[in-house]
Amino acid sequence: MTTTRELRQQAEPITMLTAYDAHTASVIDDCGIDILLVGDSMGTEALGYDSTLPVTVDDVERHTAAVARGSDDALVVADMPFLSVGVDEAETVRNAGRMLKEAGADAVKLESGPHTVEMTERLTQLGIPVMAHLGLTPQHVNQLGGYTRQGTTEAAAEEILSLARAHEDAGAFALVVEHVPANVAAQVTDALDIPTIGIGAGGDCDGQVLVISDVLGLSENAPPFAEQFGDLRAAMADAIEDYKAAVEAGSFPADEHSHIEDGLDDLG
Ligand SMILES: Nc1nc(=O)c2c([nH]1)NC[C@@H]1CN(c3ccc(C(=O)N[C@@H](CCC(=O)O)C(=O)O)cc3)CN21
Ligand SMILES: CC(C)C(=O)C(=O)O
Ligand SMILES: [Mg+2]
Repeated sequence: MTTTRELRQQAEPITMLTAYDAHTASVIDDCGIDILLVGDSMGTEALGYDSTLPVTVDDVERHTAAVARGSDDALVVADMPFLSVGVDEAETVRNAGRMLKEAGADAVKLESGPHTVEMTERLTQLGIPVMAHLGLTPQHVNQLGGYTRQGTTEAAAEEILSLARAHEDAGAFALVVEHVPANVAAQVTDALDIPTIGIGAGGDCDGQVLVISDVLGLSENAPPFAEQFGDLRAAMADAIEDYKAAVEAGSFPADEHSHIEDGLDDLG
């Protein structure tokens, strides 16, 4: 298994993708992706909500356990959902601890801010590795007024840089930087020893992350910074239409899918 320490020493960019279920985790893991993030993006991508806000600790725990069971090598990171951390220290530790103790995660990710510096230090001291997350933090959508680019003024960019340093000092092992100008992400990357993992943050981070349904071409509303590397929606529709047509035409099930038991032809 990849460890959080090995990540820092890797020469090639770090690769990270989200996964919410065991089959997908197993395919991603077999492809040699370094980190599986059980994102709270499961809210929109697996659970049918309009945002990530309704996702619960139980949801993330259950999906993290599925991803951990489905993968062998990748580091599994559980994304702590809205209001599950930062409200109260004991509750934060309990919620984050469940991901490692019950679900088999290797680390947790917290959407970071001034309120998560102490919490990051506490969790790290207790043996729970923390991935920080700055820039666009979608759990703040109600204050941001949309999923807009962050760090676009000097003051905002300085704030991200200073919070990045504070989370590194607090013990975070990596930092996700989301939807910020590439030159801001590059300076954050230069300023830190821990790896940065960008999403919509340009090519100068130490690694990249995307949401798996965007990569596969399964989502209906991928963000502008995502690249659709496949067309899984079309591939799924082809298979499903073929199945429907075969059932309607009577060609499925065929003899090879059926079994006749001798002596059972005169029931009733
Ligand atoms: N499928 C998926 N992919 C993601 O990358 C993702 C999620 N879901 N859910 C959680 C967050 C939300 N993210 C998003 C979602 C939308 C935009 C987006 O469309 N931004 C536009 C419009 C901003 C606005 O005015 O509201 C932009 O130009 O920045 C960006 C990031 C990234 N994360
Ligand atoms: C986009 C990534 C970083 C995330 O937080 C998620 O998928 O929930
Ligand atoms: Mg998330």
